[in-house]
Amino acid sequence: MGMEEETLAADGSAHYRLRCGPEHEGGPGVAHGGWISGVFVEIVGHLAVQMEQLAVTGALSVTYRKPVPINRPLTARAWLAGKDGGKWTVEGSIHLASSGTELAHATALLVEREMSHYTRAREWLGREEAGSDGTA
Ligand SMILES: CCCCCCCC(=O)SCCNC(=O)CCNC(=O)[C@H](O)C(C)(C)COP(=O)(O)OP(=O)(O)OC[C@H]1O[C@@H](n2cnc3c(N)ncnc32)[C@H](O)[C@@H]1OP(=O)(O)O
Repeated sequence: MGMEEETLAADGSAHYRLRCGPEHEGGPGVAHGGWISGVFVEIVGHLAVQMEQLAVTGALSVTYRKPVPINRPLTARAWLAGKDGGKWTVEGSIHLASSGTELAHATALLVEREMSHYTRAREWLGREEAGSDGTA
């Protein structure tokens, strides 16, 4: 996703240096919105990994404030904004490194899971495909 460096702050937030390569260009000179959302999924998910908790993204809301330039130094950060049982609210932001201006912001809901999440997903897929007559 173009991450170049990751630093963990004492308050638990994660800070990144990154840049968007030309392969993720969505318009002349600017990043595709899917790349921006992908960066957020990565950094909010990684925050849970750093806290040694498996969690998956249940919802992600992205506000695209300014076009994100390709081939420019960017910074990003992710931080825990709240916790309600096994549900975490994690926020993230992407900034132009030179000015610090926020270009995009995200709020994500992470849901804690056990490793059995992936076994259940495979089992669910098996049932789903077994029930399909292939005409869908
Ligand atoms: C190493 C780098 C890190 C990279 C990290 C990458 C992370 C990812 O990409 S994850 C991939 C994308 N996400 C997924 O594939 C998840 C797919 N979805 C799922 O598996 C399920 O819908 C899942 C687990 C999110 C929720 O399943 P569900 O059966 O609802 O879980 P459940 O335990 O019943 O719900 C937990 C709580 O979350 C709430 N919740 C779940 N989804 C949502 C949602 N979208 N919005 C609001 N609330 C939600 C439920 O209402 C419930 O609330 P409460 O405890 O108050 O009743």
